[in-house]
Amino acid sequence: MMRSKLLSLVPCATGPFRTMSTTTKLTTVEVNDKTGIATLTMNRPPVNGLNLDLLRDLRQSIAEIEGNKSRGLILTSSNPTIFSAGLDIMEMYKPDKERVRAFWTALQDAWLALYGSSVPTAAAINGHSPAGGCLLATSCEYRVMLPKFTIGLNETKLGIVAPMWFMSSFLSVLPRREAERALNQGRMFTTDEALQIGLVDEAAGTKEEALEKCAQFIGTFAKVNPIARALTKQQFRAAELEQLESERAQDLEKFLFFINQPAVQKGLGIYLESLKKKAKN
Ligand SMILES: CC/C=C\C/C=C\CCCC/C=C/C(=O)SCCNC(=O)CCNC(=O)[C@H](O)C(C)(C)COP(=O)(O)OP(=O)(O)OC[C@H]1O[C@@H](n2cnc3c(N)ncnc32)[C@H](O)[C@@H]1OP(=O)(O)O
Repeated sequence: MMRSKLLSLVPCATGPFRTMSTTTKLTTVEVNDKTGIATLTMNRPPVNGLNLDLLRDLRQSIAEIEGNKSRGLILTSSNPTIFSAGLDIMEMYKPDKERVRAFWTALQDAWLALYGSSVPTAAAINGHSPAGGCLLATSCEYRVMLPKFTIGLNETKLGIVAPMWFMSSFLSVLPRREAERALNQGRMFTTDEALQIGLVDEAAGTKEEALEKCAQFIGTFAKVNPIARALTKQQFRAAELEQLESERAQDLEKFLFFINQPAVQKGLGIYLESLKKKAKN
């Protein structure tokens, strides 16, 4: 994919300064040359639905951030009210055989890249973050969320099942008892509830403040040996990463089998209809 490089002046909490910015249609990477921190912004209107292209783009941007020696990665959204609406249901509803395989593989790749990233990661959750959106946020090491939005793994409410590795990200943030209950209920947490339970680490009043708090978190590693930090993180996350690496073919087949069940297709169709009806009103 062609990626246009440009230098831009952007305002930020500590004043305007130069950032190196790489833009594709679906994500933007901006590296602050003072802090060395990269901000990875999802930009797929209307709701940052995670389709094949956005997932591939995300993975490519994560690789780019690791390759350019950034000091950390902040994941956020260009949409002022939605971090990500999760997986694009259109990829799973009446799917094309080859595309849906590529889609799930791209999701596995994006998760492995983000959860296993060698750089410190934080999510500035500047909008709603259901299901796959919550997966992205909980794959990061730190979360700052804006008020009056919701976050959670709501899969059971859609009649689908979050795979083990979705649960792994959730479990790396929440105690097992809380995670199990929330997943079984398909519970969406408000910002206040998420803060109280520990699903997010901090609340912020504005996106700028959220980005600043994420940068402060990444700054806590300034005096830590980066190789020791990266290896320690990888040791913590190795079991979950290896599990998906070793079972990704079976995971794909399981997904395809599940998603092609008539009852699942019917449920997704009804859910899509309800979303579209709501959007019209
Ligand atoms: C054993 C197990 C083995 C294998 C696994 C098996 C199964 C697979 C599991 C897969 C796990 C799934 C993870 C997911 O992420 S599923 C997606 C879940 N997402 C949601 O439920 C969110 C739905 N959306 C919303 O709640 C709202 O849209 C949102 C995000 C709060 C924003 O609200 P609002 O600003 O009011 O915007 P609208 O609702 O009006 O939406 C605008 C527009 O976008 C369409 N849309 C919204 N979300 C999605 C989506 N996720 N996918 C596709 N399209 C979406 C919506 O229909 C509107 O479209 P329109 O054309 O009418 O403009």
